[in-house]
Amino acid sequence: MEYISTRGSAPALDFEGATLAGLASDGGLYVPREWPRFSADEIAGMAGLPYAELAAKVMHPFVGASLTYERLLELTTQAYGRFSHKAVTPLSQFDEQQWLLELFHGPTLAFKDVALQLLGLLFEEFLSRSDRNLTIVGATSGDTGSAAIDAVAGRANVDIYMLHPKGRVSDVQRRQMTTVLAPNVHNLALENASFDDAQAIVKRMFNDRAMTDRFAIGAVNSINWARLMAQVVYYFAAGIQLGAPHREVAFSVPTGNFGDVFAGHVAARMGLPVARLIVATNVNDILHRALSSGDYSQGQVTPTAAPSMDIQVSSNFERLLFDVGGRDGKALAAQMADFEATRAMQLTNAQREGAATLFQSARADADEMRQTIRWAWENCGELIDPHTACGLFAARDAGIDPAIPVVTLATAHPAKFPEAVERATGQRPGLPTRVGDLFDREEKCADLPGEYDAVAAFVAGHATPKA
Ligand SMILES: Cc1ncc(COP(=O)(O)O)c(C=O)c1O
Ligand SMILES: N[C@@H](CCOP(=O)(O)O)C(=O)O
Repeated sequence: MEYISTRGSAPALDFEGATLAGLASDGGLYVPREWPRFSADEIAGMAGLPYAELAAKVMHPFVGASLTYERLLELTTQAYGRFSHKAVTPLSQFDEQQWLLELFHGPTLAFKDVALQLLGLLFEEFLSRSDRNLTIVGATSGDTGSAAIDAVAGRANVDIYMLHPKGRVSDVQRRQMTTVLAPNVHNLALENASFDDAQAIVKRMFNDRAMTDRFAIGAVNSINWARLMAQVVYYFAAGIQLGAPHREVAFSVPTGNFGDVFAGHVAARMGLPVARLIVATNVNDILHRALSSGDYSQGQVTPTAAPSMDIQVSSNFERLLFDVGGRDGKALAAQMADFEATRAMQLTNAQREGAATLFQSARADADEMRQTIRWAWENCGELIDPHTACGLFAARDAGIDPAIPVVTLATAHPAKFPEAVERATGQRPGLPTRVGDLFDREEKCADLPGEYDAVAAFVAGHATPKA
């Protein structure tokens, strides 16, 4: 399988190359040159497989010659062996139509573990082939950071520099990052910055020759194709359990950087019968505005009870615009350059119409999130986190044919956001016992101004030059 850039001028790479590169050298994102497709019989044949085996089957067409099927299966078995639920991503039922896909049974209690546990192993595998090293630079609004750190802490040949907006992640999220004291882990808290600022710094570093000539910069954010590839699997897992390929299924996805819901789009491209993908945002609603009116313009970030989705520049939306807008890299490069200059963009008719065939969107404000958390507790006895609440709010209001099951992706464990959950329900969710001592652990983190030069100087002063 070959990977091409959404901006049309970076060299095409194989899976190993795209995984290690992260962002394409023209500033675009790697996507497969074409979508592999499973027949209905092949999808039916996946029913009942253990998660690790399903994962290897769904992902192997993307991996191609970079790993044999047998080796990929060894890696998925190792990655998903660390999850606390046998099903890895179990489904639970709210009512006749509404389902919850629990994606928080990994080591750091959010959906990010599903991809990052595997990505850590892929890095190790590929780097060991030629004794190279990798300097990972990532941005987090709270969950990617801890999942990536857990996946690479203590591993040979990898250093990680994780940027988060100071004071804008929950205490649990911060401590899950800063209490990992392995020498290859560096947490950087950016002062007066949003996640968008942190993400912009990361992307700039990939295009800074002074840095890329000295260091092999790698990505753990969902700009890295391998992240999304691993997230495609749970759409198949849920869809098949609910009757695919013989029955359509809709998904409601709490959305920020558009990675998770783009993985649903990929599942549909691969043949899973996806009726609708519901993009659920909080009041940081650039994606809701883009999908409902074509207006993709960056607003101010408003801090919310769902901080991981406090995002106003949504990296993976570029992948959708590329895929539904005619796959014209040169035209998209010009459109993105214009957005980067003006912070505003109008979707073309082709992009709007292409997206509308599968996507719809909704936004939840603070009251709607709170009421949905309360509804889930009072009616179903489930404590859900504020991100999941955005998804469930949108799912219940989506107007999907009652014969079609609607699956809300539960993206984080409620104990990551105990105050918000307690305010809504009176119940304070406790941390699972394996992370129960989080508040007794020592923290290590450097505070930096939220500026590119300060971050680049820190990385340059600590990272190992390319081998
Ligand atoms: C808990 C949680 N839910 C939802 C999201 C949104 O996912 P995505 O950025 O893939 O749209 C994130 C992070 O972005 C998250 O951490
Ligand atoms: N919500 C994310 C933001 C980064 O998104 P990513 O999926 O691109 O890594 C986080 O928790 O950090």
